[in-house]
Amino acid sequence: MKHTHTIPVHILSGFLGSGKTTLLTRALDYYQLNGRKPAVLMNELGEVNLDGMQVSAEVPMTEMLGGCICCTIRGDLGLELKQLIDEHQPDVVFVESTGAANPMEMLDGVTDASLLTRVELASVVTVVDAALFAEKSESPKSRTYRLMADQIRCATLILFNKTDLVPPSEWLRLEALIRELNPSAPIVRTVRSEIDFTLFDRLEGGVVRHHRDNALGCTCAEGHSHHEHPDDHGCAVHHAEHSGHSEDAAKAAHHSHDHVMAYTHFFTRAIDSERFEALVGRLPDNIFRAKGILRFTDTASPFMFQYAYRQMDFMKIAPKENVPSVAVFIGEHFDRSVLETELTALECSES
Ligand SMILES: Nc1nc2c(ncn2[C@@H]2O[C@H](COP(=O)(O)OP(=O)(O)OP(=O)(O)O)[C@@H](O)[C@H]2O)c(=O)[nH]1
Repeated sequence: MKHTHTIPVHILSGFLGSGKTTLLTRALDYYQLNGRKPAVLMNELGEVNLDGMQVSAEVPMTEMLGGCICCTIRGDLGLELKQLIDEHQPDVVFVESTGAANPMEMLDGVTDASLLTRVELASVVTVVDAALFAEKSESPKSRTYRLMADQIRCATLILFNKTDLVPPSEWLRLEALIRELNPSAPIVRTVRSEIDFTLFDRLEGGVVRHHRDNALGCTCAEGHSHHEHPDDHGCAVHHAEHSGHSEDAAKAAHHSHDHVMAYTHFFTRAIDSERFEALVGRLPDNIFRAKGILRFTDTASPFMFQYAYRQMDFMKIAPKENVPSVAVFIGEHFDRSVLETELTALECSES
């Protein structure tokens, strides 16, 4: 069946654990309550789509797992998006990528899709973890800060999230830093990504116009030139590629996050909750994100586990399907085998 109208696509960007899935689940509720049919394209670094489990089964979803959209599987994004739309005829699509992705590459994927089917990039919403941003802005040359900066630069709407973790006296200073990186996107202060979703309706006028007006010149959505981009801008990657230096572009695309890796551990039996918590409490700083579905020997129901920026959360869940007990750990250059040994040891009855 042919679409008769253009389908808006929202890209949800933001560093690992910043609050993208929290935003997505709220957005899906909003659209469904208003009688519109959303669909989701989700990309995760780990081998299991844990974020996807937070999305209701009636929302059509395409999963791209085990790699990052912006590099290893970027070529597929346009086609996956087209397939999702052809099959389910949604009114709106959300693309949630790994927090390690550079949004410019996703913009490319959506642009590819727009050549194949009637889609329009409506917005790039970047969720900023206020506490992490405060810490990383102290070392602006760090790879994490540079990636966060790229994500902020390419946004058409910025959620300054997790404001509950930063003293209000810091908010204005941090927002001014964000404003330096992105002079035009509205910045909305949020806790748990709670915003007025009528903003999304307004964004559905199209992202291209915004970028044309943006002093930083993220005109990439149209595939035009990027001469105005400073060298350290995320879009410089794009520029190199369009000028035919695809190898250089690929290397450049990796510059900001090739250090990020994931380890997925499947548990073969229930584990002790206190020993697991103690293990997570001892995780080195270079493992900064983890999530999972866990079954404990000392509790009746399974739990969804979240760990972001040293904060641990456990939420009772009642999984519909036979989901595995699994945890994904994401960080920089960490030793998988040490972690694997420690996690496997949890499966032995006594330490
Ligand atoms: N304190 C606090 N926690 C938050 C806030 N927003 C989200 N969280 C928590 O942070 C954790 C990560 O949130 P997610 O929405 O899964 O983050 P994400 O960006 O989707 O994470 P990745 O997909 O791994 O990149 C969860 O435990 C959330 O409950 C907030 O405003 N304040």
